[in-house]
Amino acid sequence: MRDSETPPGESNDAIDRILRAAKEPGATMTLFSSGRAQALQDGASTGYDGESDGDQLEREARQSLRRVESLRTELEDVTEVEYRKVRLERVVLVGVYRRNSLEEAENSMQELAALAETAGAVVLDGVLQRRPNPDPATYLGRGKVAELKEIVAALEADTVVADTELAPSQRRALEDEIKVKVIDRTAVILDIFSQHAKSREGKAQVELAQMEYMLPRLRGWGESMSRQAGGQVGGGAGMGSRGPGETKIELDRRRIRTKMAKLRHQIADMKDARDVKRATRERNQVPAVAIVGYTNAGKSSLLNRITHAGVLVENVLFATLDATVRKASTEDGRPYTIADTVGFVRNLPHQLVEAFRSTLEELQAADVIVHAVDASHPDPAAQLATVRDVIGEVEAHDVPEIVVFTKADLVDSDRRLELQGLANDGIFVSAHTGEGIDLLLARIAELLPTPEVTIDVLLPFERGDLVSYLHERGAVLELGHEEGGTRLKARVNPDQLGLFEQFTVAG
Ligand SMILES: Nc1nc2c(ncn2[C@@H]2O[C@H](COP(=O)(O)OP(=O)(O)OP(=O)(O)O)[C@@H](O)[C@H]2O)c(=O)[nH]1
Ligand SMILES: [Mg+2]
Repeated sequence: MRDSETPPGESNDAIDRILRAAKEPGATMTLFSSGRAQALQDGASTGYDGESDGDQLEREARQSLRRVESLRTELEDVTEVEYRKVRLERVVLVGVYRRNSLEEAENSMQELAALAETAGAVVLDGVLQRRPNPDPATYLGRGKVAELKEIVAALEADTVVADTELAPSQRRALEDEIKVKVIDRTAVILDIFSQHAKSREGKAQVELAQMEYMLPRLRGWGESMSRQAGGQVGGGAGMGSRGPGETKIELDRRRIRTKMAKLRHQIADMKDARDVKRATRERNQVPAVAIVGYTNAGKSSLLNRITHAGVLVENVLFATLDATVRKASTEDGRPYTIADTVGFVRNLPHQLVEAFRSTLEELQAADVIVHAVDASHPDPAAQLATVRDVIGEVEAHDVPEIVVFTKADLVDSDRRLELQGLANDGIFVSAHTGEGIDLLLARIAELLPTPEVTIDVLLPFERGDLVSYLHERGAVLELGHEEGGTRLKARVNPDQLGLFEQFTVAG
């Protein structure tokens, strides 16, 4: 039995870890966490028969796994990784692509590499197999699984990350063959989110998403954990060196469901509080701008440039998970709010779309969406499409959108022409050089609702409150001090007129 070969380690009960993470402030669930990989076992016993691949693929495509170039993590990254206090797994990435979609698959792998690094892993290599469809049993074809096993052994990798969401059975079958931990894209994204979530609501949402992801995989986790921990699962007497029994799994399931129900309650309460806040904002008629875009597109940098907000900017994915709202105002003095939002990514795990729906619901209430697209990204069209999908999903497609191509300082004029093809009224901006920022602000001002009525009032000095009201919610055009008080010309919404009627200067 494999159990006897595995060195005993700390208890690896994933369920306990997650449930514990909920209580320990700052603690995060680590899907990556369980120590070094077990010893690799003899390669001869995998039963690989070179002809059993079965699919009608072209010969060369069948013969080799494709390497994705330039995926290796440089050693300098180690300090960054240590600083972030995360795991140092050595990972190999794997993906499957169809005919004519190699480029897309490679971009997706590059992104997976960035995700894995953000989560704290060191990427050793990436391999792609061409197949019409992933193998339902093992994701890669059986023959390729054996090759992957050799690559993993040669590189001394301890984790394989698949660029997909693996079915629980696929993950288990792969682990059985390759003998190292196998995780998928969804798990990596969930892990990053759990590391980066700061607010109570954000944390609760991520935790809920993690549990939802775990629930159907419980048996699989239990089994591989029992193997890795040398049968210490559960830590309880009587469980011995066997895997967790049905009872243990049932118990775990129940504990997770209970915890999930509790989290849903908490989240609902927090959402109520947020709705109240938003309703107040709406009542005050302060228009709202939301910056959305792909992760790492430069949203926070843009917000900082516009409002000096001091939001964390980092060259990692999902640096921002909690919306930051700041005040700004148009040239002609109309105030508005501007919010940074969580970034998007292709194949955002559905558990997270659901979890973050409430956060993204803010978009519906926005008056203008500033859609940031990284001009220097290899595939801006896919970014644009992914983000628009999500905008559609939260039913915010009616909100006027301004496309901005960010990081304009990094691109040449050819590239600009290309990008213009994607959105011909897109604005090129650079948070670094300041290019295009004024243009963007002018466009925002154009799209924001303008208070419609101009008033000319003389407000007695004791009505300082009305003066501030106009500054905050109207657009002050002229202001002067006269004997009887403060003379103001301002634009307001028609329904604010009543407040000022008695002070109107006959004209
Ligand atoms: N050259 C250049 N780099 C930029 C510019 N704007 C942002 N960046 C860089 O792009 C990276 C990501 O910037 P952020 O502002 O954190 O991006 P974000 O969209 O908020 O990212 P997440 O919150 O992780 O989704 C950082 O390394 C920035 O320094 C720019 O105008 N020019
Ligand atoms: Mg950000």
